[in-house]
Amino acid sequence: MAYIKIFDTTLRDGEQTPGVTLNTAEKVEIAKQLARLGVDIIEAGFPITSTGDFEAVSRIAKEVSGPTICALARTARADIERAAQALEGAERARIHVFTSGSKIHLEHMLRKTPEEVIEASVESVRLARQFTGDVEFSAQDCTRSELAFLYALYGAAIEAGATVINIPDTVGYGMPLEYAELIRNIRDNVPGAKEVDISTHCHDDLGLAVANSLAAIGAGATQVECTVNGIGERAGNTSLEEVVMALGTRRDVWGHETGINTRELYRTSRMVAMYTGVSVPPNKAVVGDNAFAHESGIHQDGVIKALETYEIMSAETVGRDAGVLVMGKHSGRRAFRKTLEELGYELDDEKVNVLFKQFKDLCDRKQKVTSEDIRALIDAETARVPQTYELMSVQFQSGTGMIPVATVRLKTDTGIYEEAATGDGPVDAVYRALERVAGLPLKLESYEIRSVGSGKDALGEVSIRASQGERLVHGRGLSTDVIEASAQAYVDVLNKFAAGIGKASAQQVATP
Ligand SMILES: CC(=O)SCCNC(=O)CCNC(=O)[C@H](O)C(C)(C)COP(=O)(O)OP(=O)(O)OC[C@H]1O[C@@H](n2cnc3c(N)ncnc32)[C@H](O)[C@@H]1OP(=O)(O)O
Ligand SMILES: CC(C)C(=O)C(=O)O
Ligand SMILES: [Mg+2]
Repeated sequence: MAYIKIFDTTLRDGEQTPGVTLNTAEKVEIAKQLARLGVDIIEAGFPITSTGDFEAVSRIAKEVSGPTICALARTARADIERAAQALEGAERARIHVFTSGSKIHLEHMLRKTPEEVIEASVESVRLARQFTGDVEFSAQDCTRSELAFLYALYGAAIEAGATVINIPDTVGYGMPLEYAELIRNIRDNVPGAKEVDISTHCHDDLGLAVANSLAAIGAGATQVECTVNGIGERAGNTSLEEVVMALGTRRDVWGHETGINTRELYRTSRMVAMYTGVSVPPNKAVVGDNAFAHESGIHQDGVIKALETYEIMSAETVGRDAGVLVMGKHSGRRAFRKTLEELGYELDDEKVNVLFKQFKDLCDRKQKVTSEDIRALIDAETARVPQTYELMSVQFQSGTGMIPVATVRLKTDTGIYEEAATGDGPVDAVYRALERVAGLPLKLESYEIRSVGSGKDALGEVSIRASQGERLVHGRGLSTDVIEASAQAYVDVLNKFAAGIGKASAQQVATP
């Protein structure tokens, strides 16, 4: 079993995410949270880049204790001296010197010969060692570099004093088996490589950053470079939470441990998302909203019976709530019943079945069904009277410059009846048509509509009071379609009159 060092580069490579700039205060807060999380090394920045970056590294070096604080530098004297200056006061300081390893980079970007690159690297590592005993050396683009050159370059860097050699897959080009082979080759063929830490630094251009990092660990790497939420240049870096949870959850496969307090993972993810403004996709492993949520009935039934049926790691271990049930069109009765219980309702099987059917119908019409919607369904159902009249359909036509016309269809014990009517507006037309079909003249005393929840697919709740002679009745309808909700409220009134429900209206009582 080996101890795998977690090298967090959220504040350096993570901040290279297009559009992201963190201020010093935010960086210090994130660094403190990374220390609580238990990372081994914080790459706090690239001090030569700007005064702001220098200040952030400098404050983190002085204010954050626990992890080693690292600063990045090119193979250039000014970069290394600036990095060393920024790291003054750190409990433990590391300078990370980088060059490039591939022909593409050497010819087009650095415009240096391989010999010049080796010479600059050796000089730089030696210079960095004058400031700290902890020097990391990287050659960008290792996965597109010639092995012989990498052996020579890394061998020279170790000889010059590098204590960690990092093998970046800068452009996310490597495949897991290939990258593992590269790590193994470097370990076996570079003089001194077995005496230093070998580090992985992967990018996610092909979605393989975590897989490649794990493959490298399998091949002997002892440090993983990663970022919270996997943010970083282009498609991002290896995601810290994913690689840590893969190592922890499948310790049977890897057999390694890290110093990460996984209970801080979720909080760290939220903080980084908030400060960077880069939101976490809902389906993101470990920290996404849906990572521990269950929507479909079979899964919900399973997790209610035993969480491990569909959860491979416990949500609490990453600082989240376990077994969140999301009620939607794929949910089943067991989860629905559990939700009703959590909302405080104890209903018999018959009521649950009726409500479950209404809930499913609602799911077909509404993107997200909330607890408020379920409460509204229950309220409507518990107040329901025997259904003498059943609203089968309501159709209407209205628009600028035309007279609204509605057609309604009602079912009773004796058959199905349809009527049409015009009105002052669509609701008036629907009510006139219902009055005709029911043959029961009603006086509408009041009409109110309110939205249950928010959003354009929110449920509309219509509440009316209607009288007939001395009797006054209250009716209620609920639907994503407000005209349908209005019709339901009217039919509710009809059913209450049919059931003999209703009280004398205030007006009538006042009459001598
Ligand atoms: C893979 C990575 O993530 S690498 C880190 C990327 N991060 C950043 O670039 C941080 C933000 N960068 C910056 O603020 C600027 O680019 C600075 C301050 C670093 C340099 O700025 P400038 O001096 O204006 O140079 P510019 O950015 O135009 O070009 C980069 C120069 O660095 C050189 N360079 C690139 N990598 C290295 C290296 N590892 N060692 C030495 N020189 C290097 C390039 O060849 C180029 O040199 P040239 O100007 O002589 O052609
Ligand atoms: C600076 C280096 C390590 C880097 O970020 C990369 O190669 O991707
Ligand atoms: Mg990188």
